[in-house]
Amino acid sequence: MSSDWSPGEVHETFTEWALAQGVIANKVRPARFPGRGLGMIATEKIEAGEFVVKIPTTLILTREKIPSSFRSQFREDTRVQAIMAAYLTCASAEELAPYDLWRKTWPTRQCFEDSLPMLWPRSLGGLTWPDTDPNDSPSKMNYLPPCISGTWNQVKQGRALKQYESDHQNLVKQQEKRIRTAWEDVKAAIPDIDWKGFSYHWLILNTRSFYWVAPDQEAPEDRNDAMALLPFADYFNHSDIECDVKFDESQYTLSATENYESGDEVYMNYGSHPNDFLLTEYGFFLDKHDSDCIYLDDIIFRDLASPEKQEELWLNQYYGDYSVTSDGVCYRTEVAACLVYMEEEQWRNHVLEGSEEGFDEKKTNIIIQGWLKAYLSEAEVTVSALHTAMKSGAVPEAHHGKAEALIRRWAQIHRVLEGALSATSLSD
Ligand SMILES: C[S@@+](CC[C@H](N)C(=O)[O-])C[C@H]1O[C@@H](n2cnc3c(N)ncnc32)[C@H](O)[C@@H]1O
Repeated sequence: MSSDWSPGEVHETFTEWALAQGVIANKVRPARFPGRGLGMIATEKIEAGEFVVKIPTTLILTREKIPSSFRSQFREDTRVQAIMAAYLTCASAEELAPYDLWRKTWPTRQCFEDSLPMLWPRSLGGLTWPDTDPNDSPSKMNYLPPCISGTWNQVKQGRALKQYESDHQNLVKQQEKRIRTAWEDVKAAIPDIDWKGFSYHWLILNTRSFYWVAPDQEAPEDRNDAMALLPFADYFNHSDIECDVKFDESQYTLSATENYESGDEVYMNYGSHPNDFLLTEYGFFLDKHDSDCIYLDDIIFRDLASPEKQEELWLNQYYGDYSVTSDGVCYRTEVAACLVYMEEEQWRNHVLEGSEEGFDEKKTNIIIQGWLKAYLSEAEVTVSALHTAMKSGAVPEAHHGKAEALIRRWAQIHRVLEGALSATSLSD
């Protein structure tokens, strides 16, 4: 391994310890990758299907490993992530000693402050936390992509009259709700718990945990409660590839789904997520992401504001989640565009029975293009404001890296919209 890739002494010592404890690393070792922190490097050729890491169950950190005297302090509905984060924050040095070498390999809180929008300065769209500097005031502009912030600069946001769940919109508010609820729950049990320590461990769990259900238990209703930390396996970075992870009562097995040459980075898949989600939850986004998408809900509900139209969408299960990729808009978006100009009955017949009465492809495409152009103009205005804020010092030098990341993300959004616009042709 060239010295550039060397993970450093802390990681080498931990790796030795992990292997001595029964972790099996098949042709992979931790290594440093520019821009991605630590990751796993192939030390030999690996074929798709070969296992790369096995972790004995005895080594993984689950809720069940936490002493019941600690767990019993919390209300019954307290989330697993909150209890585990509280334990890692409050347990004694003696209790945490078995995890010491492992914990030293984790990123610092500063890494999270640099990469996760929720911890960014308020001027860049960060939220207000117990330790936020009171002099840090929010900017008039919203620089975060709308799927992350749920707000817009140029677009007058439409109002959804129904409540619906969307996994990939309003991301920072959903994340805020999860961590604030966790914080309230742990404070109810441990009033003097430290925010910085707790939020750090909550984020460690958020960015490094794996799906896990104990052999004698049923899968919980919410899959977020089926979480465990896996030493060594948490070195894998994410890529948009197939995923092959399995567990049983004795071990957790991670296998390669691609062929790798010696020196390649070996990846796992954290789930099929658009880039705005990866940025919000994990603090990075992919340069190349074939299934990246953005959403038009806020723009579409502006044009479908009436209760009657929204009721039609709701009853026919076309309410919200209007996605756009660089290949074009989804079918739900096309259907929503038809409802802008079609009478409700005609629309219903069109959607349910394929009737062409009242349907006009050209009109549909003009409406969709209008929505895409509104988003494009949002991207242009925001990027220009970001450049101005960097030049004027409104975004201080120390945060230019974050602003530049946002400019790169907005450029991707721009490309998605341009692609979708050319896919939505206006033939005569
Ligand atoms: C499970 S950890 C992976 C190990 C981590 N890179 C480290 O240095 O400890 C997940 C974190 O790794 C980083 N990461 C994962 N995949 C990445 C990628 N494709 N590009 C950049 N960073 C990535 C993000 O900071 C993410 O929150």
